Amino acid sequence: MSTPATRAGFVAVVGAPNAGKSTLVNGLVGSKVSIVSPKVQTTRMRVIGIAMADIPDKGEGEARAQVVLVDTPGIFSVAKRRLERAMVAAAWQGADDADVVALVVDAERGVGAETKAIAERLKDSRAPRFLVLNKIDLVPREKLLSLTAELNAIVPFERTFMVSALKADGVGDLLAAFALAVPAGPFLYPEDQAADLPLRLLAAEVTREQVFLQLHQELPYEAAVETEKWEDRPDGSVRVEQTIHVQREGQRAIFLGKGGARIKQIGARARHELSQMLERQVHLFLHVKVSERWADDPSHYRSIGLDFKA
Ligand SMILES: Nc1nc2c(ncn2[C@@H]2O[C@H](COP(=O)(O)OP(=O)(O)OP(=O)(O)O)[C@@H](O)[C@H]2O)c(=O)[nH]1
Repeated sequence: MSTPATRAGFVAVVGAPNAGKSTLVNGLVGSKVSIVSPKVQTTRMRVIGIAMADIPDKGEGEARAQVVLVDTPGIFSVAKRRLERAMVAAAWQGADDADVVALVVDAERGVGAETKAIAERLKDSRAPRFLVLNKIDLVPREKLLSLTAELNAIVPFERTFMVSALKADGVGDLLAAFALAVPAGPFLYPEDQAADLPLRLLAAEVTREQVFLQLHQELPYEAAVETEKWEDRPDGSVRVEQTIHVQREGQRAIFLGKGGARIKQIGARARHELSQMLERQVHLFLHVKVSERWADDPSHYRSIGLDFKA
């Protein structure tokens, strides 16, 4: 028996805010990876989902594919600081370097200014373009056909998929198509990490959201959250250690609050949120560290999920 062949590659998931990208990524991966929220533009950092798929292969047994999904929030942000500029650039670079670019469109909303702008930008992308019309549970079929024509008139798409990410309708077919579209080759991430990495990023994102909710008047964009340790315990719980990197001692004091009250509250809410998402007990430990140049050092971007290619 021959060893099963493997395929692996990157799929950049782009689309206007609220198109359903996070819901789709979660559906493809089969677990809750990124934060799904009705709020516009909740995710500031890149969230990676890794979907594994089996491909029936004629004659030679099965092939397995690792589809690394790159969510690209930040395409629309106004970038002033270096880290923010890096994020916008990384978002577009994700689209340009990927093996496939999937444009997700909210079929109910149709082609808004943002979707149009992205489609225009995709003219320059060398990667094959897939059009994913999402939320088909909300619209009649004729509308889907005219929408397909409208978008293909802006930029031609190699394939069009009609899905409901929410109802998991058509998501399996889309994953199978991604699996065949990524090149033959070894997996990009070890399978054990494939499971862990998005969770580490998720955990960092949950804490960052709490920081944002509780300190947004004061300094959220100055801080970055990094999950440094992720340890699955035999009793089913998980121990998570995170560092909140701030730039100045004064900011550290704000984070800590009187007698550490603030950081405790951030930690308690993040732990609660994370426990609910993971459906398991979470022990969360937060450290606040002054890392003055942290945000300017690109070698750190990878650890918060910005740089997905080694
Ligand atoms: N009816 C319906 N609603 C959907 C579908 N997919 C996503 N939604 C909803 O659309 C809203 C936005 O979905 P998200 O997955 O957060 O969208 P997003 O593109 O990741 O949004 P940003 O993070 O803001 O860029 C949520 O309320 C989802 O529940 C779908 O197939 N059908």
